[in-house]
Amino acid sequence: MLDIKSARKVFYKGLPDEKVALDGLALSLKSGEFGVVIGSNGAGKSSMLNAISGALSLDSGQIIINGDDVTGSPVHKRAARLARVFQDPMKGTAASMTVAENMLLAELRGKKRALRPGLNASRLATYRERLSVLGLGLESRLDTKVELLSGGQRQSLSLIMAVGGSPDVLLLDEHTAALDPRTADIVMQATVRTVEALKLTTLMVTHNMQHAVDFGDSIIMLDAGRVHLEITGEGKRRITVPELIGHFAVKTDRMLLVS
Ligand SMILES: Nc1ncnc2c1ncn2[C@@H]1O[C@H](COP(=O)(O)OP(=O)(O)OP(=O)(O)O)[C@@H](O)[C@H]1O
Repeated sequence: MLDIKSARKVFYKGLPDEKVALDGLALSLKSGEFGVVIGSNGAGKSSMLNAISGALSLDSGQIIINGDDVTGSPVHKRAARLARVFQDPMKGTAASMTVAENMLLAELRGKKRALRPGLNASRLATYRERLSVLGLGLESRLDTKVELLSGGQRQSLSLIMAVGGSPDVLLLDEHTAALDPRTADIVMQATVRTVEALKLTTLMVTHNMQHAVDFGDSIIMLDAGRVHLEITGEGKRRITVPELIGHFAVKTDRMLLVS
C-alpha cells in the first residue's frame, strides 16, 4: 500500500525562478494495485518518484508505505521496501557478468560480506524460477554474459533483480522509454507477468499513452504538481489513446475522476 498525502515541494523558494514541483499531491494505491502515472514535461512525475524513494525531501506532506510514515527516513532506510527500475537498460545490470552473477549481486546487495555465500545449486534453481516469470527464456541463459542479451532482456533482468527482495512498492521510472517499440512491448508484457505473479503494488511513470491505456488498474494524470485526472474501473477499461491525449489539452484546477 502506498499513500502520498498533500505532498508539496518548491524549488528556489522565494526566488524569481521559483518552481512548484509538487503542489499538494495526493495519491493512493491499494496493496497489489498497478497505477500508471502520465503527465506533460514538468508535471511533477520525477519529483513524485524521488519523494517516494526519499531522494527528494518534501517541504510538507507525507509518504506512507504499508501504513508506516517514511517521510523522514533516508533513502538507504527506504531502499529495502522499494524497488525502482530506471529508463536506461544499461544501468540496472553489470554487462561483463553473467545473468546468474547479476542475480546474486542483486540478492546480496546490502548484506554483510561475512554472510555472503556464492552461487550454489539451490540459488540457481531459485533464479531459474524467478526468471521464468518474465517469459523471455532467460531461465535457460544463466551462464550468458549480460552484454550478449538484447536491450529488452536486459531491462527485464533489471526488473526481476529489483523485485527479488519482495519490495512493498515497485517504481517504474519510464522503464521502457529508451527501447524501440517492439522491445518496449516485450518488456511491458514481462512487467505485467512479474507484477501479477508477485502481486506487487506498482507505480509506473510513462510517456507511452498506448501502454497507459493497455496496462495497469488506473491512470493518474499529473499536472502542475497535483493529480489532474484519475481514471479507474470501467473508465480505465474503455478509454482510448485519443481520448487520453485529449485530456492533456484541458487545463483546469478541478480534479476529474473517470470510473
Ligand atoms: N532539482 C530541481 N531543481 C529545480 N527545479 C526542479 C528540480 N527538479 C524538478 N524541478 C522543477 O519541478 C517541476 C517538476 O519537474 P519534474 O522533473 O518532477 O517533472 P516531470 O513530470 O518528471 O517532467 P518530465 O516528463 O520532463 O521528466 C519542473 O518545473 C522542474 O523544472
